[in-house]
Amino acid sequence: MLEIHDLRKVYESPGRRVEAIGSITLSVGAGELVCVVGPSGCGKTTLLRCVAGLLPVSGGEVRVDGRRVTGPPPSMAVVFQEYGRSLFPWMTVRQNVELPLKEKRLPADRRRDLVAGSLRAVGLSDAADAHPWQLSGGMQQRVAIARAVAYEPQVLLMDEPFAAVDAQTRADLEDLILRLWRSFEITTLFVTHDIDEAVYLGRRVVVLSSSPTTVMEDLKIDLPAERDQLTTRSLPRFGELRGHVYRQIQRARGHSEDR
Ligand SMILES: Nc1ncnc2c1ncn2[C@@H]1O[C@H](COP(=O)(O)OP(=O)(O)OP(=O)(O)O)[C@@H](O)[C@H]1O
Repeated sequence: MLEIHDLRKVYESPGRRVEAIGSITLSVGAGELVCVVGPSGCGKTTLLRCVAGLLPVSGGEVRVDGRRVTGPPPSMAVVFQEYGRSLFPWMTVRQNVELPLKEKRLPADRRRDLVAGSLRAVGLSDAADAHPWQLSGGMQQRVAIARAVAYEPQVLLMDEPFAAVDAQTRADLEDLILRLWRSFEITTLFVTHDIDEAVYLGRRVVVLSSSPTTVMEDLKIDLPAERDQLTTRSLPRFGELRGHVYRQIQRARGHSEDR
């Protein structure tokens, strides 16, 4: 569904050249949930923005369902970390969720069904007429997730979506993502700096090196498919996988410090 082939990205401005992404090749199959982790500043956000067609690539290509990405593809939805900036404060929750569906030119009754279904799925039916600023941070991020799900994307991109919420809300949102992912079978690429979160959510975890970034490892997460915050995180295998990814990231950081 999503193919990233030899993707390269260099930021160039007068007097400054940053080779953010050396070369990344990776693919995500239909209905798969893949997490991407890497040391700070390794280019995770850059990768996601290139994949979303929000940044021009310097080389290589991204394909969604075989079609080359040259700008934001209509089949993709993105959830960013800064939910505060991604929702329109003057619109209600319902209007925020509905907006991209209007841009997709869906008929009114279909829009109504999708908005109601996605707000129900994230447990926010009662907040449909509230404005984002009347909601907690976790609820606002659920609105952003509902908006992405209502859009029925072929590919969902998430850029550290839970970095700004407290630990308990974060655990709830992680489980929400797993539930939605199971019921809607959306192909998902999830970027996080949190190793535990990556191992808990991902069916695969892709570990990136430091800039100029490449894929250090593409690790299959062989934990039971049914995941639960308490049971899964207490499995010895969870600890082994987390330790392995942690060591890989330390190794990546060590390399960059040697340079
Ligand atoms: N607009 C830009 N212009 C120039 N350089 C940039 C720009 N955006 C990012 N960079 C550089 O590209 C590299 C990768 O940045 P990016 O934000 O993608 O990393 P990240 O892995 O998402 O970081 P973090 O984990 O800290 O969120 C960094 O060296 C950064 O300074």
